[in-house]
Amino acid sequence: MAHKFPALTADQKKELSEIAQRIVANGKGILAADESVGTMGNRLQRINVENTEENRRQFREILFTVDNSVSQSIGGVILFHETLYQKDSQGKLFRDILKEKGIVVGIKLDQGTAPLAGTNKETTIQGLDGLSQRCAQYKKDGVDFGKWRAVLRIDNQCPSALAIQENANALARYASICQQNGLVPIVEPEVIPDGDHDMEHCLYVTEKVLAAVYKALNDHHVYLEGTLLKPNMVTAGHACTKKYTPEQVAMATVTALHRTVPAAVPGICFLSGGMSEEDATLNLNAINLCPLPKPWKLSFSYGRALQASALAAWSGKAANKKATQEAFMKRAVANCQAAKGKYTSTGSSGAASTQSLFTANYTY
Ligand SMILES: O=P(O)(O)OC[C@@]1(O)O[C@H](CO)[C@@H](O)[C@@H]1O
Repeated sequence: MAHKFPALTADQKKELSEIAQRIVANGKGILAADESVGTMGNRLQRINVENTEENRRQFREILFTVDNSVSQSIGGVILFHETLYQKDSQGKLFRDILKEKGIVVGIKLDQGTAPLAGTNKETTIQGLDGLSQRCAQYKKDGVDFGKWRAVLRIDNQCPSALAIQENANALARYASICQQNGLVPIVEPEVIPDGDHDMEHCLYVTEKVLAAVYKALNDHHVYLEGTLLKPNMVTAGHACTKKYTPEQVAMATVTALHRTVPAAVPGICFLSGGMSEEDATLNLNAINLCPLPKPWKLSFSYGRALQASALAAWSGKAANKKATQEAFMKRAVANCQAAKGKYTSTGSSGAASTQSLFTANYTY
């Protein structure tokens, strides 16, 4: 099998691998602020704030205008389409504010789930049609990475071979299209935590899913050095009665990754999947201390686990800006320390940071 049709030039590869490495350099991770309008509505409802474009803009302005030192902890921010074109109250585009801080701008590219007929309510992800044109436009508009989230569920007959295969292939096709347009693809095959399965079963499923994803990425000639993986940690299902320590979660998670993710991948940025802010940080710290070979940067791409206490502090009031920024910065710094295996809990975390952020049957 000769390699006659190279997918990318040397310059394209260099650009992609440099972007990926910048995002996860020195313990940095990603703020996933890419909640769709509906998902943001759920978050705002919890704090009794109306889901208007202006309220979404105001909260994000507070996050993005935090002190410049945030760029020591946050290497990239994922935005939703609406946010990419929004401005702060002085009229400055959010994306310019982030770039001036040295933060890489990313965009959510998937367009939600669609049912896979003949399965136990499994799904695939939409958004491949017209994706190349969207990526080209986003690149012109200052975006350097994309995100595509596939959802796999653990249940009776789930995930099926069809769901694993179909979602792996869609992720690989998306990754290939991103790279052709100069965007680093974040590959996110999330095994969601709904269910009463134990951690050992999650380990089995996560390995199967990741193995299929890396086979598909290889089949599609995706340049691994110019990608980032965004997986679930290996945990028990939310309704499982058996509890596991961060060290046990870390051992299972790194075992799954070690068996399936090539060393060419520069960084693995976990999603928080409904864990409390503090659990997400403690687990990440334990993962970085796990005594197994770890050839990749192991960092975070948290949505809920970076924003929950900030949202609670804000509560829709401009007067709470300082407290909101402090709450956000605290989680950003804590997760950066955890990405280096240097986090020690102060025990002074507020109620919001230890509260579970899990929602059953969560739709994004
Ligand atoms: O699990 P978390 O850390 O809250 O969010 C992970 C995530 O992929 O899911 C959300 C919904 O798509 C996104 O905002 C975010 O990027």
